[in-house]
Amino acid sequence: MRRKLAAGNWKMNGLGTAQDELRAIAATPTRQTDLLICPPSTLLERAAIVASDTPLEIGGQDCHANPTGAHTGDISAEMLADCGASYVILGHSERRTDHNESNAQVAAKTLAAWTSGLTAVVCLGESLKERQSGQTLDVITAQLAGSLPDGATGENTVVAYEPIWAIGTGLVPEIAQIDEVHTILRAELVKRFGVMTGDAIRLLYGGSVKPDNAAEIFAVPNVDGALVGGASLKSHDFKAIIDALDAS
Ligand SMILES: O=C[C@H](O)COP(=O)(O)O
Repeated sequence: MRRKLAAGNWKMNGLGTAQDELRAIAATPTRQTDLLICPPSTLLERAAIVASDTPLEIGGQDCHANPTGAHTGDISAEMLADCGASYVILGHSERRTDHNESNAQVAAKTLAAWTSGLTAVVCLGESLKERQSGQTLDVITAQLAGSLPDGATGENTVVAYEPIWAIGTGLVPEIAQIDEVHTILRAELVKRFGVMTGDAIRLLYGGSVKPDNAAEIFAVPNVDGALVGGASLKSHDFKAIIDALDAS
């Protein structure tokens, strides 16, 4: 039985009220749901202090594929772990677009994350053009195959499906479209890693998840949680999403 995961990606936000919001999120009672917030790297250490002795886990938003070296501006998986992170988001579409990250680079970063004991939240999703031209399933299966190295398990890997056109737009795919993609992702994971492992890897949906659409999305059988952007910045909204997930 897979545990649920409510993951918040704060992106390049969080100055000011971060610690109060984190305290409120960390205090949310849950039955079957793990809680994760990925703040900007400058807030990681403070976030980890707030989260210590609570069920809240902290994660990074990216890492370099190498453990150390001359990589100005980058952060290694080992450094994230040293700050108290236990997860890292990899291959988010904003990284793939803003930094030209390829599937192969995401796979290399995923290996680095595993080596440092982090769970990788590997993101994939189609553009609006790809959706409209009927390429969604080809795109997401290619991203999954290329971004996940051999050795993925239910403990070291989470996969997040985030249609690019749904991120920050208020647009959400039809429930049948989410169901179709998550069913294919599950089948691909089982095919590649076997039934035990393929069934153990959690699949998140991300893209304009809000308190008012969360319950409907979480009713989809292979949706094990959400990767939430905007609505994770306000503990009131994120708690409502956590509640919907915990009740699903
Ligand atoms: O990583 C989170 C996603 O990009 C979703 O962002 P959003 O909830 O603001 O649409």
